Amino acid sequence: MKQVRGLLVMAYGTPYKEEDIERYYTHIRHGRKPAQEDIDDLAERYRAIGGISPLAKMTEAQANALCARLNEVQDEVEYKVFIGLKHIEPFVEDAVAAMVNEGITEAVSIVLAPHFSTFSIKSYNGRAQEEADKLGGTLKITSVEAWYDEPKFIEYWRQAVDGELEKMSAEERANCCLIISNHSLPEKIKLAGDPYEDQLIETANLIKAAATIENIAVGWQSEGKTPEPWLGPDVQDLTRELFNAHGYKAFMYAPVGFVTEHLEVLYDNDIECKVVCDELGVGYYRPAMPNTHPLFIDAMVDAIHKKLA
Ligand SMILES: CC1=C(CCC(=O)O)c2cc3nc(cc4[nH]c(cc5[nH]c(cc1n2)c(C)c5CCC(=O)O)c(CCC(=O)O)c4C)C(CCC(=O)O)=C3C
Ligand SMILES: [Fe+2]
Repeated sequence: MKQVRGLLVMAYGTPYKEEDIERYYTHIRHGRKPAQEDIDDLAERYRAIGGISPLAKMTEAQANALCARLNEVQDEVEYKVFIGLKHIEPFVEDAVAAMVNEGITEAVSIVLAPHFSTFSIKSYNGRAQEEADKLGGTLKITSVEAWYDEPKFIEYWRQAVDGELEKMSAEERANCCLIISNHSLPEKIKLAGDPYEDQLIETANLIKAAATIENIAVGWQSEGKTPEPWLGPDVQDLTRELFNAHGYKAFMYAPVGFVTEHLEVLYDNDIECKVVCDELGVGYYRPAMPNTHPLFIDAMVDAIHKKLA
């Protein structure tokens, strides 16, 4: 019988129903209950995208697709998938405990976020490792770190951007700008040498080298509500600045730090950025997110194989 290797797929997590919003938001805030006003505001944003986020179902679909593909392309081990979430059950720790309980002794972990930051990939992998140690150290986890530069990931976005260009009028196509973005983080991450910002810029450069679109800008979105400075420019401000400077007729948004159509994309891009484009009288375009696209799943397979090689 083939040895079982755990596949720990980690993601942010989302409320499963409206009543989960408060505890989920409280967890994001490290246990500090948010002001009622902020809870209501978040609930309103989920309502605006149709009630709840597609993220939970898509995380499961991505994890299952990745596991199926890993079992298809190799014959040495049998991968078994476990989902571990950052801010709602099943938590990262629950997934690690489930693997240990099943007697699994080796696992590989990957985060459904392509760019490394102490706030994201490092914290997911750290939590998994810590739980494995706490449970006796019988489970060895090999963790994929950043995978933003995987060729198939870049190829996914090249195709997605090219496909979106075809939807534009000739005038828009000749005067459009692609805004490549990621979730903003507090600027202080840079003091500790975090590669997060550079990795987004590199992603943009890789897409630029592959794509036919010429005007490409890098921005940040979805920043938190704290007084400290966050990485900028914000994509909405950037849209206005670029319009004022160049008179573009259309903007295309590629939030490449995300991999699913979830709240940050459906609200922060498709509602908030679109409002700005409508106000400026220019076209708004946003390619489909990777979801379970074969190129995207294969990019993660490649990242896992490189890590284990
Ligand atoms: C780096 C990063 C990623 C990308 C990497 C990764 O995926 O790990 C990410 C993704 C996501 N963030 C998400 C949701 C939220 N993030 C919040 C707040 C925050 N995120 C932060 C960071 C990140 N977040 C930070 C530093 C805060 C401020 C915390 C504070 O207040 O100190 C809040 C609170 C309200 C608000 O600020 O909007 C919500 C609701 C969803 C789920 C969407 C859905 O449900 O569809 C997803 C995929
Ligand atoms: Fe977030």
